[in-house]
Amino acid sequence: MAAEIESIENILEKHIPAAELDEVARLLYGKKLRILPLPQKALDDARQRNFEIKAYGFDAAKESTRSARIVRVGAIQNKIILPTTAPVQEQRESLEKRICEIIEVAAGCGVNIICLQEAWNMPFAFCTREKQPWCEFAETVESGPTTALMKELARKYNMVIVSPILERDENHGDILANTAVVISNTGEVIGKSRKNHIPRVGDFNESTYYLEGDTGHPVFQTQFGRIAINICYGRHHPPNWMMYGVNGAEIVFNPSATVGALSEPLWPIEARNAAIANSYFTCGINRVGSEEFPNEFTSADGKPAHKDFGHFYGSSYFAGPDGSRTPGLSRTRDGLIISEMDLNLCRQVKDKWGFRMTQRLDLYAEELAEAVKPDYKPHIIKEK
Ligand SMILES: NC(=O)NCCC(=O)O
Repeated sequence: MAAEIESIENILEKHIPAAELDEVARLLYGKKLRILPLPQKALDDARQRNFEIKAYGFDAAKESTRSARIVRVGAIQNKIILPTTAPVQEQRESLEKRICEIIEVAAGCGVNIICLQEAWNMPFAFCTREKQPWCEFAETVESGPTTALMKELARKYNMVIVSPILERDENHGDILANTAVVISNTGEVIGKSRKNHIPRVGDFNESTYYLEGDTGHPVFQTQFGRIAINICYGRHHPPNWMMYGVNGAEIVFNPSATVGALSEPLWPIEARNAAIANSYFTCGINRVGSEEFPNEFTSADGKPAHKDFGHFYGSSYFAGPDGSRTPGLSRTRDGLIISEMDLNLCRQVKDKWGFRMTQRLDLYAEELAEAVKPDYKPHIIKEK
């Protein structure tokens, strides 16, 4: 098999003449973002711990009546560490150890809010449709071991942590959910947001494990800004993104697990488009590596059964409300991407483009209320 491409940016830098590279980058990525200088210790630690680190600044115009609202936001993408046949607890602990060492570096870079990838403390085993041992990775939001650890880190580093896990809801019949836990920088759980749209595509057989989320589109008011979480497959649904904006989000994370053959052409577009359409910042986060499972499964496409999912292509990135975006992290390596952003940019872009003013929620609400009725007929006007 051919080696995976490291990143599209590396290829552009290698092949586009220097004189044209800036203009190509502007056309592809929008306004040039500031490269954020990071402490030498953070760079050294990242090298020693074998992960990539990149940091950018999204600036806003200076205002005379509001002070700038500068916040540093981070996202982590990572591989699993142990084989999927290792005991559940050992797999989880190995990932916790890895994430602790990356979060420590993020703290050294002054990160205020960090988000991890979807179901970060386990392999993405939902392709197998087998219940054991994967259901054993599930834990309660308030008192599970992962939340306990994240609370400790949040308090220690004065950092808001978004921790997407497989949730076990003991208060509602032990059901499972795909859930992001939002932990305040004080170390307390602020709340949770469940995945609204559950995929039934290719190897993503998640409906075997959990149902569509019932938490709606919550926005969490943190000390550093208003954040929301649109988990993975929800990024294909523009109204899902829209509702976080309606509820006042300033930064929406999209913690994901997705593979190249399925979704890579969509990846750079969706979170970026959502940032533009909703006048907020977005951050797409995808895991890296490939994960092999003990038993074969099929993709229900007539092709032979197989034991692995394919390549999770990483490429985590941030996008701003003005359409600018950062380069992506590597397609193959663990990484930490940091953005310093002035949240005032959200309102400045709303004032400039007026997307929130000109959107027709009333019209959509009225028409959608009709469209969901069983006797609805699509509004098609036929040629006479
Ligand atoms: N994790 C997840 O929802 N993956 C579905 C595939 C995709 O949305 O790219």
